[in-house]
Amino acid sequence: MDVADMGEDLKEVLVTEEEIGLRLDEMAARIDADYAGQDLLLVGVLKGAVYVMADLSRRLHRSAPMDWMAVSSYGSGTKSSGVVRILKDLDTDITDRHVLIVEDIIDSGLTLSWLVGNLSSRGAASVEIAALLRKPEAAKVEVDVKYVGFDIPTEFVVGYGLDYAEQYRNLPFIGTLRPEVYGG
Ligand SMILES: O=P(O)(O)OC[C@H]1O[C@H](OP(=O)(O)OP(=O)(O)O)[C@H](O)[C@@H]1O
Ligand code: HPA
Ligand SMILES: [Mg+2]
Repeated sequence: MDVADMGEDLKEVLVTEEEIGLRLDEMAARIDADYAGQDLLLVGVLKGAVYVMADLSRRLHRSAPMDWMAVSSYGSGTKSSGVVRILKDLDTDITDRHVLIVEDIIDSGLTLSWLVGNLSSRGAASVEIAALLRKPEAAKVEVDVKYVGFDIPTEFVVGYGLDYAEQYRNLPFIGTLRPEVYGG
């Protein structure tokens, strides 16, 4: 896809690159304070969380190992199937570890509610969530999120890791697509 096409497909920018950076500064400062003196393992959820993980983790004033899981509930569409599949599991044993799941978005909440249950059942000392975006009105299950970047409306968003059919992840901001793009 051409960069020009990417621009033409956009409806509006919801969160700018600068706003994301400032918010991540605040979230990182809180994480630093909350986990001071504790072991901390960051668990990123592929693929959407790669940008949040990279930009949040390098704002921490401590060393924090990271591991990754890949789960998929969306496939190539704009609706969660509700069925979460593990595509790649952790490399790390998380028994007695303080785990912070790093995510791009909580939409229906189905992915994270399943993931928190899955990781807790492995004997982690604690399991918390840091998510850049949350759609409060789209929640199908309540998820207890310790660190949230922005609450956004119930609209399909792309950019900063978020895709539509694998496109647009590399936009540096969060935007919405024109309905024609996904046949809406
Ligand atoms: O709250 P939910 O409704 O469950 O939606 C949130 C999840 O959906 C997206 O992942 P996706 O399955 O699209 O995989 P991806 O990160 O590889 O795009 C997103 O990255 C979250 O993991
Ligand atoms: O709004 C969204 N955009 C992209 N991927 C997603 N996965 C859940 N919600 C979204
Ligand atoms: Mg996706």
